[in-house]
Amino acid sequence: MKDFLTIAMPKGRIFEDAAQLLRQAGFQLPPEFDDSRKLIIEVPEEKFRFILAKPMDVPTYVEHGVADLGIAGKDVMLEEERDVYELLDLKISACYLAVAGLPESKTNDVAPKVATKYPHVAAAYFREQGEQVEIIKLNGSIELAPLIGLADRIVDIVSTGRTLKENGLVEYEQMVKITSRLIVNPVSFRLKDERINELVERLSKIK
Ligand SMILES: Nc1ncnc2c1ncn2[C@@H]1O[C@H](COP(=O)(O)OP(=O)(O)OP(=O)(O)O)[C@@H](O)[C@H]1O
Ligand SMILES: O=P(O)(O)OC[C@H]1O[C@H](OP(=O)(O)OP(=O)(O)O)[C@H](O)[C@@H]1O
Repeated sequence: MKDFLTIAMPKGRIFEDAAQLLRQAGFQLPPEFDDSRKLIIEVPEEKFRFILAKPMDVPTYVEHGVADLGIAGKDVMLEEERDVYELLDLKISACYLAVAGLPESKTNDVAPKVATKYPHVAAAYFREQGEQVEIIKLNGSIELAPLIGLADRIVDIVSTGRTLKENGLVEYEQMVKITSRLIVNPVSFRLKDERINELVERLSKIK
């Protein structure tokens, strides 16, 4: 077990892209990998142990060293600011963070309200712009906030733009481009450098 690499995989959107990438790199992952409710999946043939986590929690597992490596969106990395190294831009699950709201924002408030799942990223962004805002943390359905008067603006992920459009919202500013990253625990990187470098090399050769 000691020579296994433990990799924290994000459940949800990124999972499929990440699994495809690992297969393209030549790793043999069993069919169980794609269709299981198990949260720990061992692949002894490749000496991998995968743990399936909520996307926002991946850097936490890696920082604490219970996973050697993880796959996390840049959005999550910026929000969580965990003590991990970013090894590779996997260039999967691309999207971007944007400020959005109703077409005519009517607020004259001193501190407009901004609803978001990313309170730290949003606060840092508006601080840098020299604008005072009140951040309201939500966990989903962010686009609802301006529609029902909870917030004047939102900071959220945009991919196709469909959610904004169907809810009558417009993008004010694009903030940062997002792709998924391969991250590593600093101690694991020192102790398991050979295997980790081999993985990085195989993954970076794909593109
Ligand atoms: N359209 C998109 N909306 C949200 N995240 C996206 C999108 N496209 C790519 N991503 C990436 O996927 C990650 C989120 O995945 P997912 O939506 O499965 O998790 P989640 O937001 O935690 O969802 P939930 O809380 O509903 O489980 C983000 O961190 C981001 O990097
Ligand atoms: O530009 P689009 O392609 O429409 O994608 C963006 C939408 O997808 C995400 O929401 P998600 O589906 O994860 O639902 P949530 O509201 O529960 O976060 C994100 O928060 C946006 O609402």
